[in-house]
Amino acid sequence: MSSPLILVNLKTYKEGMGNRAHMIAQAAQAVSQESGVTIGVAPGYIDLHPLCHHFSIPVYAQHVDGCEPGANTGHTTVEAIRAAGAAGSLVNHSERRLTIADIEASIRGLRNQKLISVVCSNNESTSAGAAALAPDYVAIEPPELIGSGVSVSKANPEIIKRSIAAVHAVNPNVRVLTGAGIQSGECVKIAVDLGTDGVLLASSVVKSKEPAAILRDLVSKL
Ligand SMILES: O=C[C@H](O)COP(=O)(O)O
Repeated sequence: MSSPLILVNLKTYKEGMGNRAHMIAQAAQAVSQESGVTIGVAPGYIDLHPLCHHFSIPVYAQHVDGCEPGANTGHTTVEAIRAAGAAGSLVNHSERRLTIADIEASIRGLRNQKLISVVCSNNESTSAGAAALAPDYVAIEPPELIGSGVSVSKANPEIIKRSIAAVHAVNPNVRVLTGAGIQSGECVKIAVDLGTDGVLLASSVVKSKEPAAILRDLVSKL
């Protein structure tokens, strides 16, 4: 198995934009270099290009539209995030749900531009459906645990196991992340031991006064 991915979604937290986005990316880069664990960040669009420019860690968009470049207004194309330097994009996050046609178009656009797709799902059925579209990753996040401070690894390990089985029954090449309430090295270790390829998290790092300390803890048991 390749190195687990720790992907930190900065969402639209005020603690995750501008100078704070730079500070978190700096911490992620330092901890990644110390530990050898891949740590990516997903900032808002305004911070996407600056972070890609200043840091060598993978930077993801939080959402991307599947439309072609051209006469669209208020959309963000795959070509635009690629030009900004993004490694890939979240798709269908619980806080940015899409239709299945939109999800397919975003995945296809990302694949065509050789960018990484991370499709979020809320249960094993939608995880299986997402896997049928052959993204790079499916990220299973029980919505009720997002931002709760209660870790999916501890509160609902069964949904992780069932989702991994559901995804791999459809497409064994799709890697699986899990998220919601992830906050410690123990949470990450449980998730990886259950068979995931890493975690998607936000509040524990973004809202911390010391993001580097949380990141060091997150990778400490890998
Ligand atoms: O994208 C990240 C997830 O929604 C998890 O958020 P959280 O770590 O704040 O629970």
